[in-house]
Amino acid sequence: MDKFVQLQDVGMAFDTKQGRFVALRNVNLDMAEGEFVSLIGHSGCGKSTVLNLVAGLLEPTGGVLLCNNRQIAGPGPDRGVVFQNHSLLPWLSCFENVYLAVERVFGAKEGRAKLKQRTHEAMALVGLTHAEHKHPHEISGGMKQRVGIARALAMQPKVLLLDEPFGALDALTRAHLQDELIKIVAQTRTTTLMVTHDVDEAVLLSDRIVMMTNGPAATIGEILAVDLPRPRDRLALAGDPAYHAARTAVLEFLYRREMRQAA
Ligand SMILES: Nc1ncnc2c1ncn2[C@@H]1O[C@H](COP(=O)(O)OP(=O)(O)OP(=O)(O)O)[C@@H](O)[C@H]1O
Repeated sequence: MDKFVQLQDVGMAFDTKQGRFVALRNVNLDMAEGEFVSLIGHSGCGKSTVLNLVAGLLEPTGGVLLCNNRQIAGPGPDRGVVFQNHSLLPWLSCFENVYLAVERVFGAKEGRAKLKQRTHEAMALVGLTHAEHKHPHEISGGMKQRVGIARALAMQPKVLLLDEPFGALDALTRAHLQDELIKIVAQTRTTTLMVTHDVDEAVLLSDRIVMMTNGPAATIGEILAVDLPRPRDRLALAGDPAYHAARTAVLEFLYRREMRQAA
């Protein structure tokens, strides 16, 4: 397997008022180019911390992270991040929100026409051409998330990092956006790391599911390869024993091996 993203013995400790808090220890993970990997685990185990380390928003206190054989030393346009709360600028239209990111990455080399073309293409990729002129308050939560995905993809990142991108959406909208994401990553072949709480979402979208142990000092407990053919269709998978086997394996891990008392 080629190693496009590498986490080598990564550890993360935070200094808090109560002292040092070890969130992660010995996290080792290689992702191949074009691979879709989900991170799943109980609340507070350190999923977002792993994602933020790959994004370069945090610096590890142990180990090293590499992207395309280069050490990750801060955020960069090769890694596009989408958070649960879209984080769009409310005073800009959807088009302008995406354009801003495009300009930041390509503005030094390309003229306005080309930058606009890139922005239109990204909006089309998420099916939002008709809403380009709208402002964030004029569109639904699902549409905002799609703008966030368009903004990340418009930068043509080598790696797409999704932190519970559909967590705040209703079940039907979430299903719809999952189906769209399946198509988008099939089209763009972007290497993707997604944090999720949703077992079905993880099985439907992933090539591999990384299951994390409970914190503190969380680490990778098991990794499940999801050997379901692509393109995947949620209705067809509903009757597929392999789908149910994968789902059961994740549930077993979460609720038998890593049982957690409700807070
Ligand atoms: N900046 C910080 N300072 C101190 N502790 C932190 C900091 N960031 C995260 N933590 C702690 O590290 C642990 C992992 O947090 P993280 O947000 O990565 O978990 P998570 O699995 O993404 O949680 P959730 O599923 O609830 O979003 C938690 O115990 C959290 O309180």
